[in-house]
Amino acid sequence: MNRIDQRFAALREQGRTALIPYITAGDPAPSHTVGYMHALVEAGADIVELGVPFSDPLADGPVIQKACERALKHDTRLTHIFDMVREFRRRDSETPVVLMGYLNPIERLGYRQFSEQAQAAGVDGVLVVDMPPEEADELAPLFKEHRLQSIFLVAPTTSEARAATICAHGEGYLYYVSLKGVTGAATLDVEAVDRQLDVLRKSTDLPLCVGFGIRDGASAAAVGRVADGVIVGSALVSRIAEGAERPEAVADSLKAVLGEMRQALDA
Ligand SMILES: O=P(O)(O)OC[C@@H](O)[C@@H](O)c1c[nH]c2ccccc12
Repeated sequence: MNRIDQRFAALREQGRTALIPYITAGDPAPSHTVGYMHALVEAGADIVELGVPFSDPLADGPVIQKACERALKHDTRLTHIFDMVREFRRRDSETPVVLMGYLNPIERLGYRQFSEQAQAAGVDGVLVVDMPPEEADELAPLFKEHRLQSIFLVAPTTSEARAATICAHGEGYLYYVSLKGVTGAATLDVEAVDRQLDVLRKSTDLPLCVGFGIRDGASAAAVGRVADGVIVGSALVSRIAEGAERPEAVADSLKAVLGEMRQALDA
């Protein structure tokens, strides 16, 4: 079994909700990323989503846009990101790592190269924001061949028929976007999310994880009551932004934010 399925099987057995933090690789500089990943795991992360910085991140709000800018200033590319995952794996062979990003950098590296290097580095899953399953004919078989799970997004605007198609192609977990808009938004309607998840459960047994707008223990716990996992990005990335002058202090700040969510979820 791969690391992602293994992790969800263990969580299900324990009756716990997955906590999935997102950070952008190379933010504020490449040398900090692996330390932040370990800090997130220490604070209770079940899976780490590592963002591949991109110059035109259309689904992202200002917080993650700026994170991409900081990372790209240091020329953080996929080859460096694979080095980071490889370094992370020296101390952590269990926590699943999902690369998350846009198609363009993968295209530039080449689909096969990307798949080979991601597998060799110890990546477990890939979420390509701008590649729905209907357009994954070329990439999906390469991901399969290299044991990379394809994780897909479902949004509130996704029709029931399309959601069923996405569920049929998805692996690992399904990422349900809690709201219409970009990452880092402030409004979260848990009842609406609950209703949508009920619909999705009719077409899939995949764990349903929810992201967008989760910022603290209270919002994590509220979503955690209806979902199999919660995903948090901007609330962490804004801590990295605040600490850009003193990146050494950021790890503790990340631990505090994520630790509060872990406690709230497990309470
Ligand atoms: O930032 P938020 O609101 O906590 O949402 C998680 C999100 O940042 C992360 O999963 C993510 C980062 N970039 C994305 C692009 C599309 C979908 C999701 C993402």
